[in-house]
Amino acid sequence: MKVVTGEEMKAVDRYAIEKIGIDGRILMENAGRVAAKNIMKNFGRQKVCVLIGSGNNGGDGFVIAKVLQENDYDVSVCVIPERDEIKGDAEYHMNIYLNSGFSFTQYDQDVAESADIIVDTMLGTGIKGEIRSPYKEIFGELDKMDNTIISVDLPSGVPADESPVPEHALQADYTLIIGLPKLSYYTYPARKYYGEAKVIHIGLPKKAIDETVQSNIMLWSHEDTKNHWPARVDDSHKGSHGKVGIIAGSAGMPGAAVLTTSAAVRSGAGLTQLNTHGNIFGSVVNHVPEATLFDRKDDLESFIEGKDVIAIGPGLGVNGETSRTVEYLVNEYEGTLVIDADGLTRLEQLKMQIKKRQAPVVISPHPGEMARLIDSSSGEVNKNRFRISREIAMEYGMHVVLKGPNTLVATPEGEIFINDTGNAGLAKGGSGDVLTGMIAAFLGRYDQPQQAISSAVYMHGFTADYISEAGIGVETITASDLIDNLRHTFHLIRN
Ligand SMILES: NC(=O)C1=CN([C@@H]2O[C@H](COP(=O)(O)OP(=O)(O)OC[C@H]3O[C@@H](n4cnc5c(N)ncnc54)[C@H](O)[C@@H]3O)[C@@H](O)[C@H]2O)[C@@H](O)CC1
Ligand SMILES: [K+]
Repeated sequence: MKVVTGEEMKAVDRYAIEKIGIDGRILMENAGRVAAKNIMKNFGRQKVCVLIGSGNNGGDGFVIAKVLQENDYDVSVCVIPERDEIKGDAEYHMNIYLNSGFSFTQYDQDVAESADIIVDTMLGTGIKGEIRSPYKEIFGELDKMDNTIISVDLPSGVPADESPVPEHALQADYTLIIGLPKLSYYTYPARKYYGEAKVIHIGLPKKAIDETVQSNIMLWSHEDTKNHWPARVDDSHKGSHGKVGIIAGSAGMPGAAVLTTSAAVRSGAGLTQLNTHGNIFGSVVNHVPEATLFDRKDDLESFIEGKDVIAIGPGLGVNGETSRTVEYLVNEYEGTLVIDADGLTRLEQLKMQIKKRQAPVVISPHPGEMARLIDSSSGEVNKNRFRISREIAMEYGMHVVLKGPNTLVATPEGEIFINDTGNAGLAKGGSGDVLTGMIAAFLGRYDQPQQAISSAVYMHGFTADYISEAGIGVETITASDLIDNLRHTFHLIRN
């Protein structure tokens, strides 16, 4: 599913109206009707107050209020602007609302406060700049009330794109996003304003979306993961599922090697070989007897031979040897290369060589590692995640997995696939190592790198969600729990 900015959403609407010939007023009727149905279905018969702004978001509000009242709901409608400021499609639906025998008043704090549910149709994708009066004061009043706030399309004041949230924005409990998910839903802190969110479909023609949305930002969904899941045929042998090499761990950091390797083994890699410090062979064998071992001091040339995928980085330490090994792999190894953690330092000097490589390169930085790569701060990276991950992916000609809530997978062609699984249980040491092992194994099993990477990222988060839904607190989820539960989540996806 494509993810859009406000401008892109407007272009879709315009195409649907001008080129396909669907009247905008019908789209608004659909939006309001579907939103009202959702409210009736999920919130039961409670007292509702619909707050209406001057734009088309407010137009949706008139339709919602009409449908709820036709279904005998107790509804009050408060309009924020003067009546003659309501124009176009919104005015059309205001007139239908009035002609149907329903009424509204100007905004009144007491009326809003007396409702169980506030339906927020004040501001949508059309906002510009800081929020002006009287909206900002109204948001302040609503914030102090304890009724449930359901925003339509966007929590009022929150932009649809990646730009910063204005000082005043409404904190919603639920948001019914119209048509297509908006970029800000996958951007922090904007995401927090949405509360629980859901996309509602209003009959936008697929053609209008395909013809207008050029940015290629998409959500990688459960269905995408399921539909691209590779079959494991009965007559396959261990070589059919990818020969994976992992270069990880050091005398002081054996855990990283164990986690990355076990994750690869559990993710279905045909053969997994770990290249690590000889001193930690014992602990690796105890935890992952399935992997074969390669002593770091031996010749790297024999390690790379025959491998479909090599992942390097977790627990190596930032040192000359790590950098030299990464450089060697970029230049000499002809298979798919995954670079994570300590392997990511000084990557900039290898830009031209990475660009020249035939086989894919994947990097999986967290915001701090990305900041180091582009000489910036994690704060800046977080504010511009979409732009930065795309730029780096295209500049180096590689796949970038920018980790964090809603991990992004950017491709060398400039597409971005957003992940929407996972929880705070993943914000812990070790979970990145597990992801690296999973990505490496998935790359060995899929033909198409983006599908492999996005599916690995999806399953990593989905497994954390699965554990937490089983009643285990996110604080206690460990990286090893993720690996142990892959057997269950793989089973769920496959069936
Ligand atoms: N045909 C369409 O275009 C459809 C539009 N829909 C709805 O229309 C919305 C977009 O409509 P609009 O483009 O009219 O935008 P809005 O409904 O967001 O309203 C924009 C208006 O808000 C005011 N405003 C803007 N910035 C402000 C600020 N910083 N402080 C205070 N007031 C400000 C201005 O008066 C501006 O005219 C969508 O979010 C969606 O809810 C849906 O009904 C589907 C169909
Ligand atoms: K809104």
